[in-house]
Amino acid sequence: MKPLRIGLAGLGTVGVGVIKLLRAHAAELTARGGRSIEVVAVSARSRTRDRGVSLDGLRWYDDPVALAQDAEIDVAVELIGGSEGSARAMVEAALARGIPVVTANKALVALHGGALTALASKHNTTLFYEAAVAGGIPAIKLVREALAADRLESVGGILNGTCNYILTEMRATGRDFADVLAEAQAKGYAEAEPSTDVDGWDAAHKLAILAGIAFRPIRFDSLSVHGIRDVTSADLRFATELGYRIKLLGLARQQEGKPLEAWVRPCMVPVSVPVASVEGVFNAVTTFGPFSGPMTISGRGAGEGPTASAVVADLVDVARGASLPVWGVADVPDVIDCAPLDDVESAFYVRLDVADRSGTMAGLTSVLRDHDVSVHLVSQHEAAPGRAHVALVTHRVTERAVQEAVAGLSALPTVNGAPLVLKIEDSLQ
Ligand SMILES: NC(=O)C1=CN([C@@H]2O[C@H](COP(=O)(O)OP(=O)(O)OC[C@H]3O[C@@H](n4cnc5c(N)ncnc54)[C@H](OP(=O)(O)O)[C@@H]3O)[C@@H](O)[C@H]2O)C=CC1
Ligand SMILES: N[C@@H](CCO)C(=O)O
Repeated sequence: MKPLRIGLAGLGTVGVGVIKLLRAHAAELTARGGRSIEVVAVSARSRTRDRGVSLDGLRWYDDPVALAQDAEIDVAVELIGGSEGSARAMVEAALARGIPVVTANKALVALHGGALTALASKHNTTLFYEAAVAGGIPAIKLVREALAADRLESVGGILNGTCNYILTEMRATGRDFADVLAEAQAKGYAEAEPSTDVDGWDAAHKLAILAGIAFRPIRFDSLSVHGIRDVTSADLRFATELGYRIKLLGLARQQEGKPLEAWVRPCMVPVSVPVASVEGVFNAVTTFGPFSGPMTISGRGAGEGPTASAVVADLVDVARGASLPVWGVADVPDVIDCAPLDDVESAFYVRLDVADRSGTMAGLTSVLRDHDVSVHLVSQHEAAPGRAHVALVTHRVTERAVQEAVAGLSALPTVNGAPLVLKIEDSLQ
């Protein structure tokens, strides 16, 4: 068999990892793919940067679109990043000429996956993106192939390692968000501009991709997205006391006859469920289907090695000649909106900073009574002289009811600052 010739755009963390892995495991990959897999052409911004791997003998392109049009490549690998610009133009150029594309670009697939898949289908080729969700964890293969027989009711999990690391450190050390974020930035676990991670957008990209495979493509803007900036060390202490862990979860759920619900938000999860014990930079993907039951896989969601492993696994599929349509042989369904969450019922955790004097609790409970929000548990700790943190766990209520009650609580003169509301996600197994 002729070698599978790769045009590789992006020679950063993942791109260099792919070159190293292809060289380190060349013999096994040839055996598994049935042909050798060789990088023949590359593109990046700087031609002179030392990347720690030899680029001798590889054709160089300043323009990734020109790389995608190189007649001597069989597959284009896009490891540039970003939902627009060069990355998108390169992927479109490769698919339009009918060659497969492998990408790790979650922003691109989350925002344009439906259109790119349709383009691939039109030109009788395939877009592969295993590395775009949870790095080294085979999340896409799990949902698209291993669970292809089931009609999943939920899919999601811990989809951002930076947030999981920060929450894990906050719990272990009692330090606050800003302090742990600064340390994570110094260690290189968090970006200098952390918003994509800590405000939930990276997890939302991954969730949109998973939901698209498990259910059907969703309009990214219809996702409800909240990050972890408002979670304090006091919340992590309350969680431990009440038998929970706080995790940034991204979850999509569609039960029989109900609309698709999908969100990213910090949640309280019971300590007994598998995702509760996934700590540090690790990610976890959890599914539930009526036939397959509950399933959770965890591992490294980022980094040179794990992400390169997922990219190269896609290249082995290409070498084997796999085409892997997601929704059917040809037609890509239209994008749908996720349902509003107002009527979704759950138990909630509400944490307030209050004046620690008589009558405060009576004021809180009268507001909850007026909004028909029933309390399941209450806990209180001194926050500062004359001030207390109060944690309430509600019985199941709608999102609308709890948000309206919390607006009423915020207006009380005894309540300082904004209360924090966390969903108690007790449906995972
Ligand atoms: N890092 C990780 O752990 C993970 C990354 N991903 C995804 O993988 C992709 C790559 O990430 P990562 O390797 O970390 O990114 P890096 O920032 O490390 O590397 C990006 C590369 O793209 C090149 N590049 C940027 N703009 C252009 C352009 N216009 N034309 C040609 N090349 C360009 C850069 O060139 P130069 O080096 O010359 O500046 C660089 O080599 C992203 O989509 C990311 O979301 C997914 C999972 C995990
Ligand atoms: N920034 C991501 C890794 C890339 O997907 C994370 O923290 O998980």
